[in-house]
Amino acid sequence: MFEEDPVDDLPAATLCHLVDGDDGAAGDGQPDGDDGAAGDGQPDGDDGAAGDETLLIHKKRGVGSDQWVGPGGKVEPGETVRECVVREVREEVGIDVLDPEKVGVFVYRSDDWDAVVHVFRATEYAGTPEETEEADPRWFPVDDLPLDEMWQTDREWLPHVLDGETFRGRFVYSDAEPQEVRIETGVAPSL
Ligand SMILES: Nc1nc2c([nH]c(=O)n2[C@H]2C[C@H](O)[C@@H](COP(=O)(O)OP(=O)(O)OP(=O)(O)O)O2)c(=O)[nH]1
Repeated sequence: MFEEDPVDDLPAATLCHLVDGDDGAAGDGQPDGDDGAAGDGQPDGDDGAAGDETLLIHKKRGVGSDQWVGPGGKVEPGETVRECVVREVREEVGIDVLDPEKVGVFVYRSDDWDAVVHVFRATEYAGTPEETEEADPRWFPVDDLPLDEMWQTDREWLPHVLDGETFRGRFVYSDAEPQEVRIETGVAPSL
């Protein structure tokens, strides 16, 4: 999958996909149920009515700005990818993810930015997501994602990640359009 890429020389970055079920397992000990209003930082679960929800951010700046994405960012020198994803989620939405598990990895190449992106899934967190200078967080039902306002290739792999599957991918963009899209699911993410 990555034979053509000098992966050791590419910058590393992370993404976190937090899934909150309606079993009351996730969260910070606060009740999840609320008035159902979107965008209040609380998932709607645990009243039995809603299914799983996932936390996305409307990114205000940087790579992928103005789209809905998982929180994340570039790995800093001396940092592991796991440390990076925990730090980035804290910086971008003010919560601590407690159980990030690496479920995917992809090589991303474009006209102005190349990276190896490590994708994590988490179900446990502490705190309440809040808007920051970088991001506006919102919970979405996993079966009602804002696909039209997401990276085209995220639309292909994110449903697998939300389903608990693993994946590897390679995506080449030019002029913001995918030129090459390769995805393997059910494989160890490695790298
Ligand atoms: N959702 C999604 N995110 C991607 C793709 N490709 C890609 O590099 N990214 C993400 C991975 C990182 O989270 C992010 C890296 O850029 P960033 O600008 O957010 O980095 P940062 O938070 O460290 O920001 P900064 O301090 O450098 O401004 O871009 C992609 O195909 N889909």
